[in-house]
Amino acid sequence: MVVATQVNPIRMEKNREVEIPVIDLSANRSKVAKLIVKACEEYGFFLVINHGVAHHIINEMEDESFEFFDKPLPEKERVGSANPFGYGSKNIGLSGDTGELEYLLLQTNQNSVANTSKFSCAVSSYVESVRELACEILELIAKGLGVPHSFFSHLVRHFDSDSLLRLNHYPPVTHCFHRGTIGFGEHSDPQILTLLRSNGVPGLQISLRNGLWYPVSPDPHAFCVNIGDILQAMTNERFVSVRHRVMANSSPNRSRLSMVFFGAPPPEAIITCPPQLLERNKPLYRAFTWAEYKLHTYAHRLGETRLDHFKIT
Ligand SMILES: C=C1C[C@]23C[C@@]1(O)CC[C@H]2[C@@]12CC[C@H](O)[C@@](C)(C(=O)O1)[C@H]2[C@@H]3C(=O)O
Ligand SMILES: O=C(O)CCC(=O)C(=O)O
Ligand SMILES: [Fe+2]
Repeated sequence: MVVATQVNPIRMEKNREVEIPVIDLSANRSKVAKLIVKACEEYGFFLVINHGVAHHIINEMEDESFEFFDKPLPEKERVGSANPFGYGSKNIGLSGDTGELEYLLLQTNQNSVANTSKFSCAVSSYVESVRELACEILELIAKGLGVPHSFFSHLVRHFDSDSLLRLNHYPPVTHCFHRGTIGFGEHSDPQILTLLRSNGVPGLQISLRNGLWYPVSPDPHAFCVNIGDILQAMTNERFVSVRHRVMANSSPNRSRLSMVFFGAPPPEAIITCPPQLLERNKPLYRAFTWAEYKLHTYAHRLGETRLDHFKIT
């Protein structure tokens, strides 16, 4: 006998004064699509649970990441220093930004099949599963917005998709720590959609339209989803890429680890808004390629509002 269980697809997570939507992806697709679109319009940020990424894939990626960051510095530096890909410590990007973290930034289309190390196997499985989740969310967004099913997702599924994986390690900052020390400075993500999974150590904060910062409670069973600049442009600002930051880790003895997938288009993809989203509104951005946007991004500081450069004035 099959017993139908009532699934409530949304609960609200109380974070100080703001309730961040937590969306259950196992619930009815049409309902979920509407809830996701609402969350994207109101916050540009939400959490997903029952996301279908296998626990063992997440756990293996987490174990391999800790194993990597536990290595002596010269060994970590052997992978190549972040330029922008590779291992980085304290320096973020190429324009002088700094933070209280070390990280590994990886291109997802460069993970050679020939490399069969435990680490690269964990990366391949993780990236494959999380890319699938990102595409499923983008297809739900397309459904909720009434645009063709694969309008956004085909860019991230594309063979030449420029998606990235970033592993961020925030060791406890105990000496000279004061409230307000930054782990990773304020910014929006340039890509289409970001999926972030962290261990149980807090630090992530989002900035909402009122300009205040709200902490996001860490939930190792959920993925944080945030809208990137490209989706802001492709929705003609119906969605806004959420600004976020990470406070330095003040826990006495636990590191924060975040594993962040940035779903991006192929370099030559042309970024425009679909006609269904324009109706009587004028397009706010000129058409541009992801390659153009990336070049502009990397020439600027972390906290800059890079999309302004592509606005039609
Ligand atoms: C200072 C910078 C680091 C960054 C490239 C940039 O010039 C501006 C955007 C930064 C950012 C933020 C989101 C991601 O973590 C990231 C990988 C990205 O695509 O844009 C980083 C870049 C980086 O660390 O290389
Ligand atoms: O580490 C985190 O929690 C967020 C990091 C982040 O925003 C990024 O890597 O772009
Ligand atoms: Fe980010």
